[in-house]
Amino acid sequence: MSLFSAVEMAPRDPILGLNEAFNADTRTTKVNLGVGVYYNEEGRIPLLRAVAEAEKARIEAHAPRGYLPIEGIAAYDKAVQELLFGKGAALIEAGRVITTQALGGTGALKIGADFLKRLLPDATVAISDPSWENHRALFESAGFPVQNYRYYDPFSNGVNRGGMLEDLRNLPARSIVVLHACCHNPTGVDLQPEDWKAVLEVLREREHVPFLDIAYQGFGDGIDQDAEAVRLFAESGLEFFVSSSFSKSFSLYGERVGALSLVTSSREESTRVLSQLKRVIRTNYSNPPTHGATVVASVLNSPELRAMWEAELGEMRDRIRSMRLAMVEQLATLGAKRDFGFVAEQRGMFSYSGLTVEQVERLKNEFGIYAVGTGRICVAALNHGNLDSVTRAIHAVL
Ligand SMILES: Cc1ncc(COP(=O)(O)O)c(C=O)c1O
Repeated sequence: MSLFSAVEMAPRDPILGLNEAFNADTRTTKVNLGVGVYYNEEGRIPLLRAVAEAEKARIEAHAPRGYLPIEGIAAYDKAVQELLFGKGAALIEAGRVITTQALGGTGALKIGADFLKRLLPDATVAISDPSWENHRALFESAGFPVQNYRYYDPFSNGVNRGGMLEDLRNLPARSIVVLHACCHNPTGVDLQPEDWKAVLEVLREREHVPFLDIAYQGFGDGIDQDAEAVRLFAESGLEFFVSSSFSKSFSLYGERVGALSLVTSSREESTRVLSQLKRVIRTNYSNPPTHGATVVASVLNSPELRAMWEAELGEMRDRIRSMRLAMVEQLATLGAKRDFGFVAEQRGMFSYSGLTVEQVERLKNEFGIYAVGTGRICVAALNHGNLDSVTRAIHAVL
């Protein structure tokens, strides 16, 4: 018997599988609204000017791509902390934050999950219902049981605040609670500051461990505004985890640039925690790659490049917002009933359309429009060239 004869076919990744089907589709009118990627008005993944400038400078300086410390580049870590917590934040000054470069936001979640498994081997992990598909898979593969807490309310197209708080209260004490800090994926529906305060109270009461995931900072209302939840947590005095990503905000998907930040109780605790995190990293991939993080650090630490990046990020945010508004308006003009999930208030790259699996299937088969089976639509893939055909197709299947 061959070693692999009993290996079963793994289920297709819902999003990567969709991409394969999209690529194989020969219709010229096809549109991919499935993948979570920002496309510009020309339908291309942009190369940000700030990134191009930083890469050029790096090549001209013949900067080596040699060996670096396991946890990454100090200038990068500092820049990440300032984006998350604000420049000069008290907990940065107090040495309560440690940041390690990670392989994208996914890598940050994975290092965090592996470290948590050593700290709290018997804990339960709770994720929002619904959530980014990989949250469940990541924490399960780190060995945790994963539950959902109520989050999205399809009737109000908002957050089920009461249900969420009740579910968080009912989790076993010291559970790990994964929270989308902004631009919730897939719904585009976020908590308001007063909701975050109520959530914080429950987390404190139940001694849960918050794990904030922020993969779209800057795509909601702005860089600082989108970090509001992270900063509320920072003020609360709690210990918590943050995974962050530059894949979208720097359009650097392939470079895998992200970070894991941990807030501890003291500088002394931070030193011990960092030493353990380095072990987790060392036994996974030894050291992180250097190019993408160096580029990000150069941009964030140069006033000119930073201003350029902020302007470009603002343009991406505004473009998505205007496409979402245009879609909402066009659907209303077509006479679509307002009992589905596109609303102007959604933030970030996604809308939770409320389309059923059958409707999503029809969109694909009849119109060559690809969306995730759950109804998640990537609004950032819309442009003036495809908006009309997409809204007409959605209206047709509704
Ligand atoms: C909520 C959320 N967290 C994390 C990630 C992972 O980001 P990265 O592509 O940097 O691994 C994503 C990407 O889709 C996401 O949507």
